[in-house]
Amino acid sequence: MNFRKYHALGNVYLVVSPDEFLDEPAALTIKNICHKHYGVASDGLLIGPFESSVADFGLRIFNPDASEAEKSGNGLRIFCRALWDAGLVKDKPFSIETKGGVVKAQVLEAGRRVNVEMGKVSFSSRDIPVWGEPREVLLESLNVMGLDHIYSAVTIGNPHCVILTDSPTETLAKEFGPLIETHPNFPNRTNVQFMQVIDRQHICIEIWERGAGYTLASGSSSCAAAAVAYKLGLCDANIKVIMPGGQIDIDISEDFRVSMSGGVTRVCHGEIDPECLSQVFH
Ligand SMILES: N[C@@H](CCC[C@H](N)C(=O)O)C(=O)O
Repeated sequence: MNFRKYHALGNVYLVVSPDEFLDEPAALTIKNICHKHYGVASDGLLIGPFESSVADFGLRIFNPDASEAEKSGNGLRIFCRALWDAGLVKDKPFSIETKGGVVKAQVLEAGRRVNVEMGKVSFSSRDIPVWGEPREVLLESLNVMGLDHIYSAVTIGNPHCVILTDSPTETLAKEFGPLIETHPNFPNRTNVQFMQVIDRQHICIEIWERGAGYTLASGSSSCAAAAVAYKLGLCDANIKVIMPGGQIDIDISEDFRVSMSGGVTRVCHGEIDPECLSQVFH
C-alpha cells in the first residue's frame, strides 16, 4: 500500500488513494497503519480523492482507533497539499466533500500554507450532539472526577467541547480529555479543548482528540475554540490559535462561518508492507 505522510503543525496524517482498498477499509488495517509503534505512526488516515457529485474531490477521514471523522481541519489542509503535490490542483480555489459537509480550499505559498473555508459552526445541542433539551450549549457545567469544568459545545461538522481555563496544560488534556471524550453527555463522543483567552486576538489551547488522543495541533479544534471565544464576546473575529505544535489563523464571519489558514509540511512517502497491515496483536 502506497502512502504519503505529512504533518500540519505536528498533527500527522497519511494520505492513501482509494485505489489501495478493494473494499471498505477494515478497522484492523486502519489501526495498524496509524499505530505509533507497529505502523507508520500518524494521528489519522486520509483516503482520497474520491469522485464527488457535489464537489471537485471527495475525502474520507479516519482516526487511529478506526472511527470515521466527519471533518478535520489539519487533515483537510494536508489533503489539499497532497492534491497540489500530485498536480491535481493549482493556485485557484476548489471544493472538497467530507462527511461533515463541503468545504472550499485554496493552496498558498507553493503548497506550504493552505486556507480552508471550514463551514458554519453551530452551538445547538441537537446538531453537535449533546444530551438534554434543545439549547445552545454555552457555559454549562460538567462534573468530571469531582471537578466542575465550564464548557461550551460546538460543531463544525465534527463535535467539540471547549473548556475555559487559566492554564491549559498537556497534563490537563491527558487527564480529563479521555473522560470528557466519552462522557455520556456526548452521544457521538467529542473532541476536547482546554482554552485560555490571552487577549482579544489570541487564544491558547491544549487538545484531546476523539479517536486519536493528545495531539500537538488540530484545525477543527482551532475553529471550534475560536468560535466559542467569539460567541462569548471574549475575542474579536480574527483570532490566532496557539497550540504546542504551532499557530493557526481563524477568521469568523458575522453568521459564524469559519475560515482557517495554517502550514503543512511534507514528510515522506513509501509503501506499507502487507505484513504490517494484517498484524493482530493489539
Ligand atoms: N486533527 C483533526 C481532527 C480529526 C478528527 C477528530 N479526531 C474527530 O474525531 O472529530 C483536525 O485537525 O481538525
